[in-house]
Amino acid sequence: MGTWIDISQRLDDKVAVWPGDTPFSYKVNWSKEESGSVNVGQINMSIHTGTHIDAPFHFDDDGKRVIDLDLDLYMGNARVIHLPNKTSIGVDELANIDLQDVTRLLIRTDAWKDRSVFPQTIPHIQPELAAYLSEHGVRLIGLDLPSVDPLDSKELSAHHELADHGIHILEGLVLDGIEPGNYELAALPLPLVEADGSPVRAVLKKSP
Ligand SMILES: N[C@@H](CC(=O)c1ccccc1NC=O)C(=O)O
Repeated sequence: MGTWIDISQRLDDKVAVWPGDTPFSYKVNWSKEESGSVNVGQINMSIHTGTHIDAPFHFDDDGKRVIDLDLDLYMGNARVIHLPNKTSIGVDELANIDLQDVTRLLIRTDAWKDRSVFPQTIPHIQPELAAYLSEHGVRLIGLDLPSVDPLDSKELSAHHELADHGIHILEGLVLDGIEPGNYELAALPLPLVEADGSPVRAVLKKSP
């Protein structure tokens, strides 16, 4: 039996946050001393901190919220591919990769080196890749980066094109040292009814 590999960022006050967004905090809000029985914690964080999924409502006021998302997207077979040293990722970068039977595609770029600092630039997904991926049956794209678009993008063309082609987004993975190949993935969002995304605990297990 293979073991599950944690591909999630740790959540503590060292985790990098989108510039200007809510810092991560955890505190014991009601201590054992006060309550007489238990420590009761409270977290305060942006949904877009650490390893998380984006719901379409993040970039589309009429888009689906987390509770509306199909859980099958976030559990099942996944392919990890390694594309280091790219400025962007499009059809050309994937030309040599066989995507047959790939529903969940995780791209290891290695571009976010120090995860305690928010990156200055990242390789972005070319919006044209969305149609290509959907033709091959991909329904989920995951990256070791905080966004699929350039960090200064306001149009978020890749987010929109992916959503328009039924492809969902998983961001902020930790894929350091993960060999390309076939895995089982679990990265379930919380049952947040109104939210634009959710933190996830993402794990991989090598497929036989
Ligand atoms: N769209 C980006 C996130 C994003 O744009 C963002 C996330 C948190 C706080 C601010 C953000 N964007 C613009 O100010 C993404 O989820 O890939």
